[in-house]
Amino acid sequence: MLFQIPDVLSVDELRQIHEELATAEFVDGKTTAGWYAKQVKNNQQLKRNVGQSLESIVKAALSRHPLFQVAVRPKQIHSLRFSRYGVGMSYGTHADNAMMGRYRADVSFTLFLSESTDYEGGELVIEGADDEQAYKLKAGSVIVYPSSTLHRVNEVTQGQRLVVVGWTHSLIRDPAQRELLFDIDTVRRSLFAQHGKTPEFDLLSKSVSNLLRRWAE
Ligand SMILES: O=C(O)CCC(=O)C(=O)O
Ligand SMILES: [Fe+2]
Repeated sequence: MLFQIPDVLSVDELRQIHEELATAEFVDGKTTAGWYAKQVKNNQQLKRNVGQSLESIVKAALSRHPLFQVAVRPKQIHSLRFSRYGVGMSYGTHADNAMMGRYRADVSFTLFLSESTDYEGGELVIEGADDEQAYKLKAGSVIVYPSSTLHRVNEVTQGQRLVVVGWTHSLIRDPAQRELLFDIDTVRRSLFAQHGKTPEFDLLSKSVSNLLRRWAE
């Protein structure tokens, strides 16, 4: 499942992140790339352990969002990287590593920190079997996509692209099961909003709980 959440960060949170990143030390992004991704990764990343408080802001913002909760079912949001692309930088086609330390990467996200008008190029391109889609979101908005896709970041030709990328280990490993749960839960919530706690709502709630009991790991 691929989806966007506009304005997942508040204006204040975005400002705080920009303030801290303005003076922070960035290092070559190749240090955290897998052996083949190193060949195509040309960007900079915030030095490890520097951005703990910024990471907390991002994790909390995603965690509190109902769509992220229901669509992703996060067990752990992990491996956040504040990444910077100056002119000439890009990240060529790759799939994300399946494991990052002890966590699985099921679902990837890119949270855009720069305004899209602040740079040229720098689109996140998600490649399908016979087509591809380019994304360049406004600052504070996030795109969430399966970690299993091939994707790339086009070269920045002007300005600077700041993003935070990260991964989620989902309680539900299988994307098809995750989607079934999402659909049923969405209908359940909509029924509740329209008619309150009806017997139909109770049955759907029971199904969501029982499917989670079968599938969650
Ligand atoms: O910067 C982005 O939008 C994506 C970066 C990426 O694909 C990665 O870090 O694995
Ligand atoms: Fe990636």
